Amino acid sequence: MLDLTGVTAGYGGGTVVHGVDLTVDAGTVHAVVGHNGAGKTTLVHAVAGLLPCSAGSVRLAGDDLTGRPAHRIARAGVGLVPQGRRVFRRLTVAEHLRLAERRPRHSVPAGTVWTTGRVLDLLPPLAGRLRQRAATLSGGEQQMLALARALLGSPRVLLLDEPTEGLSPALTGLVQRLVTTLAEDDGMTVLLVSPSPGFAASCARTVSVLTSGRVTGRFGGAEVRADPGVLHRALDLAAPDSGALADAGSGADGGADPCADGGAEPVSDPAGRDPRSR
Ligand SMILES: Nc1ncnc2c1ncn2[C@@H]1O[C@H](COP(=O)(O)OP(=O)(O)OP(=O)(O)O)[C@@H](O)[C@H]1O
Repeated sequence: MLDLTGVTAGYGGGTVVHGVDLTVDAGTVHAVVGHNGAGKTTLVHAVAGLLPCSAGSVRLAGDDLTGRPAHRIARAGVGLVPQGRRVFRRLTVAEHLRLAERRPRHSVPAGTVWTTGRVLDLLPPLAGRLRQRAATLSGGEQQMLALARALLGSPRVLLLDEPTEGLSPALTGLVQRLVTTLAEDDGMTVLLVSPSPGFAASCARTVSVLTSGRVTGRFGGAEVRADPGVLHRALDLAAPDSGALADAGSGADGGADPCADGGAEPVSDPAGRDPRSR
């Protein structure tokens, strides 16, 4: 579904991402893990058209998106949940949803358009906070709002940039289940980047390791779930403890978000399933 071939990108003439090849099959999750500064966000921005590719190509279902401006890539069906969520602090949840809901320009099978009602069914905590300003939401709720906004474009591919940054282990688990639900039940194609091997292992079918802008390892989800140490070794990290998957993904830079989880009510499990049982 999403094919990156030799994607190369950077800033001001300097190259940060070097010749990345990567495929995300339809209805699956591909996670890219790497240390801070490895080039994860740069890669996501190159796919979304926020940064030009200096070489290589990005194809969506065979359609070459390379060189198109970001708004046209979005219209082709690429949704982005950016790092840091980027919600509008003064707007309410309802206002965010109203602004984001739109008829997709790309072809979407009948009955699969994401409406506000469908999004709120997936993310029930937002339904109780429609009149609340985004600034007053917890970190987890802001992450859900950012996800809701992206879904309302009915994307064919969802790009998630560090979706568990600053979240508690419980909310990280919720994000993990949401990602799994979207791929398995809704057929969403997901490319996510994260510094957390545990989070990546918990929900991806394929995990690529990005080191200094280059893919230096690729593993199957079953393989990394069977031996969580595989990714840690690939990243030169200390071996995970036995609870590594359970508290997956608070992120190497977690805790920096002043909104994180403050005042949040417990959130429901949208899927009620343990993705590790797959
Ligand atoms: N706008 C920019 N201008 C110049 N250099 C940049 C810019 N954004 C990022 N970089 C550099 O590109 C490199 C990769 O940054 P990037 O944000 O892609 O890494 P990352 O893997 O997403 O890191 P993190 O996990 O900390 O978000 C870093 O050296 C960073 O300083």
